[in-house]
Amino acid sequence: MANELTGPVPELRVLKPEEWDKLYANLIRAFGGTPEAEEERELWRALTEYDRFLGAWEGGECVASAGAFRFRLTVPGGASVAAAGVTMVSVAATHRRRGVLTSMMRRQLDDVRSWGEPLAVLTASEPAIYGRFGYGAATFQADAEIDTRRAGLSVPPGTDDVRLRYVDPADALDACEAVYARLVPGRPGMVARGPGWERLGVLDPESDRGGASPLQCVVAERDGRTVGYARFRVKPSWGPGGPDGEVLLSALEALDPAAGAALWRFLFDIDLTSTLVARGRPVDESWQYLVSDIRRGRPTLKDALYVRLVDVGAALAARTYRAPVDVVLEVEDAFCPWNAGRWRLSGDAKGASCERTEDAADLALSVRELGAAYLGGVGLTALASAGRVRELRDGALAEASLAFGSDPAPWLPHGF
Ligand SMILES: CC(=O)SCCNC(=O)CCNC(=O)[C@H](O)C(C)(C)COP(=O)(O)OP(=O)(O)OC[C@H]1O[C@@H](n2cnc3c(N)ncnc32)[C@H](O)[C@@H]1OP(=O)(O)O
Repeated sequence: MANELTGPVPELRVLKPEEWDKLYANLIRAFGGTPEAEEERELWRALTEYDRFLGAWEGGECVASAGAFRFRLTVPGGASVAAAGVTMVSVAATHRRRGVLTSMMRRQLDDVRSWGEPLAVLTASEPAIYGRFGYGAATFQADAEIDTRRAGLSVPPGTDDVRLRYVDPADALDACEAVYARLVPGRPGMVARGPGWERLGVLDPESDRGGASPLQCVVAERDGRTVGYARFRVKPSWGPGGPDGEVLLSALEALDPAAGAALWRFLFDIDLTSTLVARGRPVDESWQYLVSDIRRGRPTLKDALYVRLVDVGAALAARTYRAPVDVVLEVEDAFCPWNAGRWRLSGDAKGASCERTEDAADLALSVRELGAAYLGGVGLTALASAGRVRELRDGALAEASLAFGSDPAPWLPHGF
């Protein structure tokens, strides 16, 4: 029978450092079995927070895993909220569809609650997995393959005052990280990078290059200060019509419009290339408004960060609201029943409270929809149009949907 533990029940317990290799081997095999480069593997080992990682064991072998990094996530209004960054989820193919993931999600969400973290977040290998546990797709990302010879880029005043300089990606890490850190509070969905995480951006194993160059880095400077950076690879190609190389963008951050435009112009103009491939970018990123022909960018959208409200009251009170809102939410949460019931959310751009109430409900929705709407990137009105939010008082939906929205759009800069 599906989703029922049959045979021996694997023992689920907190990971010990000496067990990491076995857990990681199970994870890699669950993802197909191609080993990761040594430097990547060692980074993930270093980032593992053992007290927050679970392994399921049977006969001395690891058959399943789930971890939870200690993250701080930016929410609308700029607060940095404690969030469990769910990661390294795997169940051995020999043990799949027997409820092992369900038992790990049960334990993990109970743990996250006991740690007092109002949110759990993850990126999903497959979108169909996590909705049943209350996760909703809250941020989307744009992929683009920009025909840089035909997109028609024009830049704002001040762009020519920005100086660009090639640097070694590792040497410039601190300066780039300082730029990133300044941007984190300004965009919901960004994660403050704790010690060690900066190395993720400069991992450069040969096996990941796919015929492209080693990672290159250009910093943007004004008056001697670093105001932006881009990391990328170049993949040369020569066709019958001449050079036709690709620029593969890996990261780009800028503190102001001119710095951003200078970096985009640089990436568009690299000789012997005709395509800029940019994946996992913000859906409202400036390049779309710098070009005259956005269709030449062939943008596509993809789900990115999934959000689970572990403590509905604390999570909704931790963010601010774009317009005044005072609504009673009837929340359904079968997997974490402590959230179920009615909550009065009152807030505006300065702050909010969210308390239990016996008052009549204005909107009814499940915790999954609340997670999707939480960072302001998915409208409650849009969810209602799919029947996933029900309006019980006239006007409540428009009021709440406006209030929940975020500008800029939420964005998760990198996976974990
Ligand atoms: C945050 C991250 O790390 S994402 C990475 C997730 N890991 C992977 O994708 C690696 C490969 N896959 C796996 O390791 C496993 O198949 C997992 C973790 C996805 C699922 O583990 P299982 O132990 O098989 O899940 P479990 O038996 O608890 O299933 C619970 C329910 O989810 C459903 N389900 C599980 N996986 C999937 C899936 N990939 N797609 C759709 N439904 C799924 C099951 O059918 C079951 O439904 P039911 O309750 O209606 O019967």
